[in-house]
Amino acid sequence: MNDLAAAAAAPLTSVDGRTKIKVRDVHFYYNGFHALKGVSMDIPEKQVTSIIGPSGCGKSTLLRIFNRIYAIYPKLEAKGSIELDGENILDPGYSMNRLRGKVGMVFQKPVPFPMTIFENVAYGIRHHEKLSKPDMESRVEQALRSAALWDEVKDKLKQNALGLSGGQQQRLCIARAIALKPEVLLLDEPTSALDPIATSRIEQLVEELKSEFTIVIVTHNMQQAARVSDYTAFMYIGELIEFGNTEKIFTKPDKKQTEDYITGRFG
Ligand SMILES: Nc1ncnc2c1ncn2[C@@H]1O[C@H](COP(=O)(O)OP(=O)(O)OP(=O)(O)O)[C@@H](O)[C@H]1O
Repeated sequence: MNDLAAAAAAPLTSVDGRTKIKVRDVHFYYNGFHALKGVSMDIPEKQVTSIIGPSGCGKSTLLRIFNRIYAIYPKLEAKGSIELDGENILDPGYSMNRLRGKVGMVFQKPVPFPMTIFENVAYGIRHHEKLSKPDMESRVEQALRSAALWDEVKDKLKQNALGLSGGQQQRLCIARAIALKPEVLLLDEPTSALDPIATSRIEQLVEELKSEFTIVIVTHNMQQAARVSDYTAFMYIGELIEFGNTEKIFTKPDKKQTEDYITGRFG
C-alpha cells in the first residue's frame, strides 16, 4: 500500500472506548456505478453513531453493507474491509446467518408481518432457536418491554399487528430486531414516516437501547442526529467527509463542507 492509499485507509478520527465496527477503504458499486469511495471509520461499541448528508450521498448504501443485505442482488459489489469484532464481514467465508444474528436492521417504513403482534416477534426467534412455550413468551415480553411497547400491547398480543399505529408498528419492528439479541442495531431513517410524538418516543428508545447495543442510524434530520448520537459521520457524494464526536461536528467541524451542510448552506 502506498502512502496515499494508507492515508485513505486510515480512520478519520479515533473514538473513545472500544471499536465495534472497523470500516476500512470501503468502495461500493451498483452495477458499475461507484456509490461509495474509500470510506474508513471506527464505529464505537454501545454508542449511537449517526450518518448524515444530502440525498444520494450513500448513507443507506453504507448502512446496508453492515449487514451485507446487497448480497441478495447480483452485480452489486463491495470492496475493502468491515471488521466486526475483528472479523471481516465482507469475506465470503463470513456466514450470512451469523451476520444476521449479530446485526439487526430496522427500515424507514415499519413493515410488520400480517400476523399477530406476538407472532411478529416470535417468528424470527423460531428461525434461530427452539424455545419452550414459556421461554418464548418471556422472550417476546422482554423484547416488547425493551422496545417500550409492552404496556401498550400486553392485552392485545393476539391482535393483528397491522392494527397498530405507525409509531407502534415501528417499535414492534425494533422489538422484532432486538428479540434476536443482536449486538449491532442498524436504523435506516426509522422516524421519517412518523409524527413528532412517535418520533420523540423512538429517539428516547434509541437513548435507552445504547446501553445494550451498538447503534448506527441514518437520518435526514440533523436535529435528530444532534439529539440522539454520540458520533456523527458526514458524507457527500460517496465520500466520508468528516467523522467525529457529534457535539464537535455540530459546533466546530474541521471541514468547510461539513459546516456548510449543518448550517443549511447546501443540501
Ligand atoms: N439499487 C441501486 N441501483 C443503482 N444505483 C443506486 C441504487 N441504490 C442507490 N443508488 C445510487 O447510489 C447513490 C447512493 O444512494 P443511497 O441510497 O445510499 O443514498 P442516501 O444518502 O441514502 O440517499 P437518501 O438520503 O436520498 O435516502 C445514489 O447516487 C443512488 O442514486
